[in-house]
Amino acid sequence: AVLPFSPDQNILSTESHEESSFRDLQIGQLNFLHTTDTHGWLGSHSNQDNYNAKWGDLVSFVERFRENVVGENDLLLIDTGDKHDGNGLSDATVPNGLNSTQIFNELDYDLLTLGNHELYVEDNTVLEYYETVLNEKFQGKYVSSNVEFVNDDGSLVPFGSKYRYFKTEKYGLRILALSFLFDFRRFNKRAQVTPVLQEIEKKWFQELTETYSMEDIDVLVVFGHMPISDTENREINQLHAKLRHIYPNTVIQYFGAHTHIRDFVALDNKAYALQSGRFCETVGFASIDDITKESPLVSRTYIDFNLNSFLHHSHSNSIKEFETDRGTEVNERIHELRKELNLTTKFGNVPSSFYMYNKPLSSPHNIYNFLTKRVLPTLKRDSDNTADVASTRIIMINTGAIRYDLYEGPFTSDTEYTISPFSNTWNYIQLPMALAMQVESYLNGMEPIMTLNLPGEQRRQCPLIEDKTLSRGYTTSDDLGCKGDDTPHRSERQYRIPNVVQSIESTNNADELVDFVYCSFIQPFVLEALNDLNEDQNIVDHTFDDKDCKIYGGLSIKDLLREYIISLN
Ligand SMILES: Nc1ccn([C@@H]2O[C@H](COP(=O)(O)O)[C@@H](O)[C@H]2O)c(=O)n1
Ligand SMILES: [Zn+2]
Ligand SMILES: [Zn+2]
Repeated sequence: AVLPFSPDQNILSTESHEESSFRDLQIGQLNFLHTTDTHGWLGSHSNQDNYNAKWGDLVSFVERFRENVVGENDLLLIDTGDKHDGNGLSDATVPNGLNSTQIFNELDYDLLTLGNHELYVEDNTVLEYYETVLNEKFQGKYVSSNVEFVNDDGSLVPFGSKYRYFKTEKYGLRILALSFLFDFRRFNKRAQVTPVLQEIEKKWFQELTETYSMEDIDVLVVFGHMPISDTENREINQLHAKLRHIYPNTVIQYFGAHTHIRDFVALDNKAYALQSGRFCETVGFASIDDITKESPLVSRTYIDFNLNSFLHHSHSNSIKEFETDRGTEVNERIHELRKELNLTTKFGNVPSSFYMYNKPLSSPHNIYNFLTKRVLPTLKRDSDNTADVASTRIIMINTGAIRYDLYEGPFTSDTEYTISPFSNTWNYIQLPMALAMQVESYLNGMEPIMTLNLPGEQRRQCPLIEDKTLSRGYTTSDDLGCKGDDTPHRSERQYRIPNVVQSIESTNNADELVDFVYCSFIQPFVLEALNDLNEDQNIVDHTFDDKDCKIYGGLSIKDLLREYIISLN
């Protein structure tokens, strides 16, 4: 056994850092910095000081960290995808990601891959393939073991390398890297995703594991757009069981993504997994020491994405000492791009803050409450589409369509993209009231598929930190305990949100028919709900399919929000 796992004891850190404002990183032989689910947030969070660093600052951080801290040890820089949908820097261009991709690619990743957001829309997939997969600097380093790109002529090619086998620079550690996307089904026609368990049954994988046996590998790195805590589908656990069977005694380090949480999981006593949050709020750090010995040691730290943290962990004494030419140049490009895309154009003022998780759904300061009560009812259907209007209307959205809190203060073009970046349309079906009224509770009884996890999801109970001298922020609990965040914070109060929320407007309660309007992303789930409910209750003699769904028209969520805010001022 590599290390007898017991929370907060096997990390290399002593726990004596509480008095300093930072918990220090524990450098090992092999160190990792991990980003994930950046979703275009390359220009910092203007509303939150905790996350005030820009992508150029991360470029500087990596350079300084390598020079001043890593020294004779090894460092690998890893990203696990989802680079679009969430911020104006990526989403205000056509195609989405046109300029932000080049800025993102300034970081010299050793291993990178794609997320589901690189696969929803054809343009994004094509851009990702040509700009990043085929980018000379990432040759061999862009890995995707279970996704293929569909060429113009219809032929399939791997979306990057199937694997990477290499030796680290300093210790010459032999690394085999694989990368898997979770079982994502909504990919566009320029891509093909094979579920991980099917992929590893293929010949190439059998041959690979014969070529690189346990004796040829010091560390197996499995990084991908896949949650590391997955109680519903257990994909990572199934993958791990297979890999452990092939490599019974190899150190395995996983890097996960997609659920937007800070997380560290001990899969067994020689296999660990790190997941590093979302939206450039976190740089994940992990280290492994004494790798070739019988008992390697592991550590993890979630670094807040801000300048104080970056300076501290890179042992820089001042901004002047910290900033590198390349980092400064990247920040200038971000500044220019923000101007070019008019992201600071102000449309109005948000009167008070509205939160996704920090206020309960019943609170007027909850963003879903605000949207369903105030904003969604302003939706107008296209004017050439007014026949057969029922006098009751339900408008339903998936809570995952909303990506970020709405803060009091200026409402800019960028704010729109941070709240709801998607260009989903509004569709509708006319339904009997008895059926329409049941869809919400049906969908909310399903697993959390159309929502986003709480960013600070508490899997293991850690004490709530209520010290008022600390700033609000992440107080993460993971398999190594409660001290993974680099900065001790005061806990945020968090409330669960359902899969979907809806507004109901009625002009005539006796009406038997309802215009059931919903955003197009949830159409398959709505159809499933209707057919399942109807099968049980036989309300109508009909099986619902896409042909029943009509275009309702009207402004997107982000445009409705903008119009609403303008109307307040
Ligand atoms: N057109 C879309 C695409 C996605 N969503 C929401 O995003 C969720 C996935 O986001 P991740 O960052 O976790 O990959 C998805 O479950 C939807 O809730 C959307 O609303 N519209
Ligand atoms: Zn994501
Ligand atoms: Zn994702």
